[in-house]
Amino acid sequence: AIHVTPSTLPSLTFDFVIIGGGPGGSVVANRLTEDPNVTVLLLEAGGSQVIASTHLILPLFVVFLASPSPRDWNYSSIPQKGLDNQTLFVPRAKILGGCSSISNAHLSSHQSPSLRLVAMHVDGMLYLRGSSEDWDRFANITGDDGWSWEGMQQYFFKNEKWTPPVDRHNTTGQFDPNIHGFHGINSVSVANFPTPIDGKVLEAASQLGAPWPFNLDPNSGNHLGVGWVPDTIKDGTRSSAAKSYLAPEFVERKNLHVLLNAHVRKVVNRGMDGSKLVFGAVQFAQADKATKEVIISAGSINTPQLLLLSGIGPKSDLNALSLPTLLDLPSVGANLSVHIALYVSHAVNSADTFDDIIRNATLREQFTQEWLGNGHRGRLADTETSQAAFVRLPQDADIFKREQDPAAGPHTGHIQMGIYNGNPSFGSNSLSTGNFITVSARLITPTSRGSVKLNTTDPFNKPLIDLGSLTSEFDKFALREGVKIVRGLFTAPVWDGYILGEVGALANATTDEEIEAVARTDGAPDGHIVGTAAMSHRDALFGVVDPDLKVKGANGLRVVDASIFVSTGNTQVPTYAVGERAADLIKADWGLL
Ligand SMILES: Cc1cc2nc3c(=O)[nH]c(=O)nc-3n(C[C@H](O)[C@H](O)[C@H](O)COP(=O)(O)OP(=O)(O)OC[C@H]3O[C@@H](n4cnc5c(N)ncnc54)[C@H](O)[C@@H]3O)c2cc1C
Repeated sequence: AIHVTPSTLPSLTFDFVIIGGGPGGSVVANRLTEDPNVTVLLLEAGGSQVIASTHLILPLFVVFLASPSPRDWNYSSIPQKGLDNQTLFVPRAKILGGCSSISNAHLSSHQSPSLRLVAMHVDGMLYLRGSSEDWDRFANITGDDGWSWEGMQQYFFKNEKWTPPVDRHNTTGQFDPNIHGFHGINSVSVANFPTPIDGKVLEAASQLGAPWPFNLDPNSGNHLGVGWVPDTIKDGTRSSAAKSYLAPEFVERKNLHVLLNAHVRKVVNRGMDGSKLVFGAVQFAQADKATKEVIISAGSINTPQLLLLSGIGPKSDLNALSLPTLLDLPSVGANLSVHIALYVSHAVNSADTFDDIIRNATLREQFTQEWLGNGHRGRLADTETSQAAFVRLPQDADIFKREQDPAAGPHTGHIQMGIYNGNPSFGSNSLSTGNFITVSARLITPTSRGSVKLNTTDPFNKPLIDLGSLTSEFDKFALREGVKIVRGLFTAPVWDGYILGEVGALANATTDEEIEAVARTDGAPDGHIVGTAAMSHRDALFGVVDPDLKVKGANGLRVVDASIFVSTGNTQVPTYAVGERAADLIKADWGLL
């Protein structure tokens, strides 16, 4: 059941208490309660999207979501050294389903001189598992083969429910059915509505050859090349963790209780078991005891914040705030990694783009009515991008003479490109008239690192967030080369007569210095924040959780969310898959399998 006040809970004791209802926490809550004898309390600080706006379900309207609102934690970064000391808005959903309920947006209408609302256009709802080499490296680092590409296949399948696009077009050649799951929980489909650039992009790739081979399916483990990208969309609406893993058929289980508006302040231990500290309770409005385990799934910003508030983190930082150190784990809040993008936009000789829909409220309303009356079909049934490309920097790139390649292997891209039939209008690229095609150059192997630290000991105070973006030489080099690679796509003959010319802040940037200057002003870190409670080998001297996701030095406390990994790809699918494996690990530990 869903509760809005603790007074309706049947008990204050549950087998498992899960903190946070995003892709990590929702999966674990769902899977553990498959056994009717297991009781779970899921505590979510935000409300439920059922009462929220159509923006949360209409795929194209992702563009309006990542801005300050009551359904967001409304965080901002500290001044960013690599980005001309700008302070950036850092969207983090405070709503059931977590960031999968808002995932994605670009921002244009809320600019303020003191807080830059960056272009958070992160390919909303894109279903991407990452490269196989990424997962295999993860298995190597953690010493647990279960985290390898092969090991994780069963969990991708448990998560995914392949769904035909709402327009029921023939999808042959748009994905490889052999590698997708048809019986999972989260709905996934390819583009629901054709756009005039789909064919042109594929034609350009074929005219150019390398580095643009057609890739039938970027979810095969090898994501290099250009092709169709599926989205977590069901019948023309967003399929979030709230709408899938916490759908009515699951939350109505008698043993699953979801409490909304429950902001957890800290996790509480109940003594030692041998050399391990045993956790078994959380504090929010009142203390709820978990007899078996507490699972933190509060996301990459709030999970380290919660650990620190609970006395788990770098001793020196905790001492400085006069917090007692229960577990001295220097990696808590460190190692923050986030992708960063620049957007290359060209004016086009066509009126058939999404620009007018985004700019014109009357037109939006008209399309919304059509979408409502026409079985969720039409332009609003898709996000702004149906195709993408993954490309590597050239092997002989100058940077590799000085620095090691951060990609996990030769089949892992450095740059991800989202291809948009319009201009997502953000930053100084914001354009009020005209029609466009935009391609993002997103650096997905950044070596820059940031951090999350406590500002004060008050759990309701916002943490200090340093995204760290563009502070490494590699990142500056790779992002600027990414822009050049994107421009290369537009040298294909197919664009003749369609492309009118590059526009926006990058249009006049030709030298390396000029592109880097635009990167500093317009570079847009995205929502793929990871790594702040990193998983490491059991014997490692760094890291926050062991390969079974238990906090190092603790029993009864695990972290299951995007903070435990670093990935070269979109992060929602890896988080769902981590949640699926976590549920199996927990069940195995408690004899529930
Ligand atoms: C704007 C944006 C766009 C994105 N777009 C994409 C995309 O297109 N594709 C993709 O693959 N990934 C995308 N991502 C990333 C993806 O959504 C996240 O990686 C994923 O949601 C992470 O899931 P999570 O469970 O780790 O955390 P979250 O989704 O952040 O969920 C954490 C939940 O915990 C709750 N919580 C936090 N603290 C507390 C507390 N103290 N007490 C109780 N509850 C608490 C939060 O309210 C939230 O509901 C995007 C992220 C953002 C922010």
